[in-house]
Amino acid sequence: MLSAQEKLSESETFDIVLSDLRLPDGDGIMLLSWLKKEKILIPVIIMTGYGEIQTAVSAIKLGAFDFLEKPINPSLLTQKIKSAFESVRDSKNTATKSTADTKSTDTQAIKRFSETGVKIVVGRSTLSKQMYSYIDLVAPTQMSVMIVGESGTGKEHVARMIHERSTRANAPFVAVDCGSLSTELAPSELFGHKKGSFTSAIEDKTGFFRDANGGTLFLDEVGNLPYGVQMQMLRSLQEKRIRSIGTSLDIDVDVRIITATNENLELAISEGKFREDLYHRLNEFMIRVPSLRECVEDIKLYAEHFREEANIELDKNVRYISDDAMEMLERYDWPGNLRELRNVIRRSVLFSSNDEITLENLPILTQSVQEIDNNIDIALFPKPENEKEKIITALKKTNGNKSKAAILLNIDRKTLYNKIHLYNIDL
Ligand SMILES: Nc1ncnc2c1ncn2[C@@H]1O[C@H](COP(=O)(O)OP(=O)(O)OP(=O)(O)O)[C@@H](O)[C@H]1O
Repeated sequence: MLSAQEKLSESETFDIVLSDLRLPDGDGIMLLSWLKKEKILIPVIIMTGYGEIQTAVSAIKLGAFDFLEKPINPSLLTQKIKSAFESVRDSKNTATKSTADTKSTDTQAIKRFSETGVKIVVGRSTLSKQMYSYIDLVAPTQMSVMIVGESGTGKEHVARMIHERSTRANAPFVAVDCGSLSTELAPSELFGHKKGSFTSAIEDKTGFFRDANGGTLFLDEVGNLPYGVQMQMLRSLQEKRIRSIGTSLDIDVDVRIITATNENLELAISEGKFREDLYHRLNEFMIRVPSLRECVEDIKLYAEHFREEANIELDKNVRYISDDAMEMLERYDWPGNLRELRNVIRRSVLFSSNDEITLENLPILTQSVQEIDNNIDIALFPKPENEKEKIITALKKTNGNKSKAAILLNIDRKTLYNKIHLYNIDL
């Protein structure tokens, strides 16, 4: 029997290579290197066994189109072959478009700038490293990724990272909070509308799908996607076409979908709130973002990063976190994960009177809520009571400085803006 290399060297042409990772006379990685050396441009799908994730990462870096875990699911295989052919066709059509190189894996680097200019921390704990290896593995593919994890773990960051390390990095990343889509307006927000197609359609709207064309559409809190729009979403993803409201023409769109959720979508499916077919379409690859309490080794890294960030934002110069304060940070449970850690550090930077964060600056972690000095007990988290009054008090205490007021309230500045708007608070 001829080896794969021998077959591929013959004059016969092939449209696709499906290769096992382990071959009788070598492995899929050797085959990929050989194809690259010989400049044979055929899409390759590598089939891997359970737990061969690192090798699959190498395969993707060497230019494999995709990988598939064994046992092989025939419908998934058909779908991947179809995508491979479509991608060959697209690259022929846009021969001038650069096929961006996959960026190098560097899970050792402590910080790097994302393309949005925001500094991010790359955790070093075992679970974090595993998550980054999955990100590197899936980013260069066209797979739909579902990011799951508790609230505040950094799911949106992960979504941006996937986009930035994909071949779509130079195209738009459009983030949509599905919780803010109303049943009535969701179709128009997502797929656009033509001026005059309904009363409030005062001008043409492109919609998020077209805004993200060529790039990534990130659907945050996807469990909140109104049921009425789920079928339309599934059809658009399958057919790669959308139809704006008030038009009769389908438009081709090329978007990669990344979703995030902190709820159990299987439960939502069993309760009839989420379509199972859409769930499978969105969940071609799942990434779980670990909670902070599972990554205690990373807490120091994040705490120091948030301290530096707060110094810049609040014009302070807090240079250290004392050993006992750090110990307390590492012992705490962090139900609100990174978002809560960030808020706690920003508060302690604000309240610190010298250049060090000490245990006394961490009242929220060291005392019961009742014991906390009344002056600063206006945090909305974890007790979201009397919100409006607390917001007004915080704004008065900080002379209207919203950054500082948000810290007193223990919420994000964006959340504060939303609440000021919600309660119609005059500034
Ligand atoms: N790797 C990181 N480096 C630095 N800051 C981070 C990182 N990941 C997340 N953060 C910060 O933690 C906070 C929470 O992150 P993010 O909003 O991405 O979480 P989330 O899981 O999407 O939250 P939710 O479930 O509420 O939507 C944000 O302030 C973000 O800036």
